[in-house]
Amino acid sequence: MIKLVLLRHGESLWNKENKFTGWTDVDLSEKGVAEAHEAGKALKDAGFTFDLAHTSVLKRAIRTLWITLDEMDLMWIPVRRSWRLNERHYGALQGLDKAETAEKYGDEQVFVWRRSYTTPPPPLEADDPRFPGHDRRYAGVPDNELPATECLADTVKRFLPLWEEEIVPELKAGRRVLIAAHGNSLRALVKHLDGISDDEIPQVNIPTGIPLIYELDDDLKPIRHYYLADEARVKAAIEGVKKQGAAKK
Ligand SMILES: O=C(O)[C@@H](CO)OP(=O)(O)O
Repeated sequence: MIKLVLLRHGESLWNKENKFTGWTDVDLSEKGVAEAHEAGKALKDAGFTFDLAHTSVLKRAIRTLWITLDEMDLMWIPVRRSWRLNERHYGALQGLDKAETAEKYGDEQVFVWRRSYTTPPPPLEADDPRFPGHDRRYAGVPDNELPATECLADTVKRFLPLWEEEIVPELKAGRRVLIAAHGNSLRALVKHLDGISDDEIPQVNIPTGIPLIYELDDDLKPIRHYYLADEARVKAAIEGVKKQGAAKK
């Protein structure tokens, strides 16, 4: 049986402040650092080990991976960073408060922007300094692939080449893989793995800092998946993510 471990980064400073983040490169909060330590310890205690890891080019995921690998005494394993695992680009919403945005545009509209599969948030203007084309780390990305906003379908599309060309062959060769990424880039992966429909994916939320274990057959079809934490904690954390997009009553 093949095991694949997915880990959303620990709480970031903008998760804490309830701001749309996307490709903004914010660091972990103190709680996020603690969550990453806890994730590493839980994986170690449960007997997991890894041959290699994948992450994004954003420091909240990279630092989560560092801390997790440090806890597991695995800082030496190969790590591949790719923009294809970045958070979904949140367009012009990046930096706005989620609850205030819901007060202004309504909970329903914010739900569409956060979770609809095919409707992207409003795009960044081409001359916006936050456009990824102005950032050296994206110099190798073809211009027509640099997003000014993304819906989840766009994130799936840009994630899949990394999955098909690198991660699938690694898993099939028996390598034990850890992927440290983001709420929505992991939703893209989970949608693909579990064959979740476009209508159902809006209901899926992934909490910060809790390892999500997938057991796969030889064709990489999921046998089962579970979070490495007690059920009550997972449930509360998922509810917390859902509520972030609601206006304060
Ligand atoms: O702001 C973001 O980039 C993401 C993840 O933190 O938020 P949401 O869960 O609202 O899609």
